[in-house]
Amino acid sequence: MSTTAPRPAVVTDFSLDTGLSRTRKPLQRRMSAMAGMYADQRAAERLAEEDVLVYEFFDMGVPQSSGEVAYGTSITYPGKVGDEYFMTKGHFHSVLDTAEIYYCLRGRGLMMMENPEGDVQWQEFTPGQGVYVPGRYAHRSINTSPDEPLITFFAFPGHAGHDYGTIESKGFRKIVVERDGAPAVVDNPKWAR
Ligand SMILES: O=P(O)(O)OC[C@H]1OC(O)[C@H](O)[C@@H](O)[C@@H]1O
Ligand SMILES: [Fe+2]
Repeated sequence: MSTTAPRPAVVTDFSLDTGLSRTRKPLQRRMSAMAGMYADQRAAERLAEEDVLVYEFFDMGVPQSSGEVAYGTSITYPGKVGDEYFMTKGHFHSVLDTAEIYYCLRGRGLMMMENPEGDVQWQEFTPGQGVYVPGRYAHRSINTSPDEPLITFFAFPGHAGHDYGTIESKGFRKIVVERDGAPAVVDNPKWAR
């Protein structure tokens, strides 16, 4: 992929208000594609019937090689499944030891992280705040605002890849739910060892 031929710089636009682009189309994930990931299965199935949009994000088509940087915005919409906040599926990177940086542009939420050894961490997202997800940590964005989208800008090594298998079958160890009107991190009742 390495070449000495001139390469054009790429210019993109992402709205600070919506996270969307005027020139590119995002990928969308609806409840029907992830209903099984929420603790309250029946509430998830009801929302899946309406096929509610949970989040969108950009794949800018950057070559999947180690010298490249994959990037884009990710927009997680406000909402709850039962008392569990809307979230992304979450994933490990296929090349496990690759990191990712997220910078919060709008909204409020959490980045949930855990490594295969079971270390769990979470960090708050608030506009202007960046979260560096270390290599080996699965990561999931969670929107804890009642009414605003959570918009982040992310960047990770082009060759990192996505590994959903472990998260789809086991889930994260912790989930984020509303308790007495505020977000609380609790054990995932569905987490399987
Ligand atoms: O891949 P998901 O867990 O569904 O999340 C959706 C997307 O969110 C991000 O912001 C990541 O950087 C993307 O690489 C990811 O694909
Ligand atoms: Fe990632």
